[in-house]
Amino acid sequence: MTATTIDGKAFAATLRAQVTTHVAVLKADHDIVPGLAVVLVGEDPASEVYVRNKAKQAGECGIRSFETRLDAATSQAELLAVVQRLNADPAVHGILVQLPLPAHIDANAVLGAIDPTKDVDGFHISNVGQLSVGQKSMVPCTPLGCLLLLRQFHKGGLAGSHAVIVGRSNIVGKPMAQLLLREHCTVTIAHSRTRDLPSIIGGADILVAAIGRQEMVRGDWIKPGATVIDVGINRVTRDGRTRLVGDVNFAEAAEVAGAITPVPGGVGPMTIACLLLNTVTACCRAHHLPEPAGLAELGL
Ligand SMILES: Nc1nc(=O)c2c([nH]1)NC[C@@H]1CN(c3ccc(C(=O)N[C@@H](CCC(=O)O)C(=O)O)cc3)C=[N+]21
Repeated sequence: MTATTIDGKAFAATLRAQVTTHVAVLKADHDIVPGLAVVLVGEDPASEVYVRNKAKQAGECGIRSFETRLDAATSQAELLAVVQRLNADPAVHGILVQLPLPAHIDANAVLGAIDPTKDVDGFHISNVGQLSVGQKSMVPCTPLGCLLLLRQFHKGGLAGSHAVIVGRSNIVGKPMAQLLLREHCTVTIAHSRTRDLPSIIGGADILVAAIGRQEMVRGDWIKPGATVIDVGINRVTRDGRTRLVGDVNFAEAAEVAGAITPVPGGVGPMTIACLLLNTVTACCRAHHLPEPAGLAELGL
């Protein structure tokens, strides 16, 4: 058996095209331009790449982007002041503070200071709570992207499927579990202390791997025909060249799975497309205008 490769890059481009259309209507009918503010503290080379990609793709969709770069020694009070300025700025509809933050800053205090209606990462405690009880909220971009891929590419429907999520982070694992529960999956969350991970994974119709360890999931752990979503982005050096690999051994898994996302070109581009979708959604909600398809379709 050879799996279908899920083309996240192409699906993300389709999503961005829908966002672009919605942005054009906002401009033409209401003279409104959605704005996304990204705040970067310190100089992490990987973060630089993401921030640049976000700004570029925002621009291509007609979203205005605002960048605030602060040096690594910035105090928590200074960062909070920046967040408060962006909260008050009517041209800013979405605020993203790039994580991780330097160790001297309390990330929860910063995320908690973001206006929840502008919290396009969905990390504010009020959005986390709303998602957990099934109320309209901002949904974290990576799990949202994974769900949109699953709704499109998982054969046979999500309801009743056994989804195994490996990883329990607030950014991916936990919100992913909430979203899949809403889709009527049977959800198992596994993690680094899980006993006999291969046998748990072996029961999965849907596997979401968000572990952060390169190629840890082996092909013979996977149930034949399963849909595999690989959230991992690990930079490795092989034969003197650096490249990206996921948390799943792709070559092995592709022999067993029904469908699988590649790295790169799978979940990553969907994360950015969902960030843009969330920004336009936040803008529409702020102006009491119809939202783009996306969260609404999920009842969120
Ligand atoms: N507040 C916050 N929100 C985030 O969403 C957030 C963050 N902080 N900190 C860093 C991580 C990482 N992240 C990625 C997004 C897209 C790709 C992506 O598009 N990856 C491409 C490859 C890019 C490359 O070649 O390096 C792909 O997988 O095809 C990767 C990583 C968002 N993050």
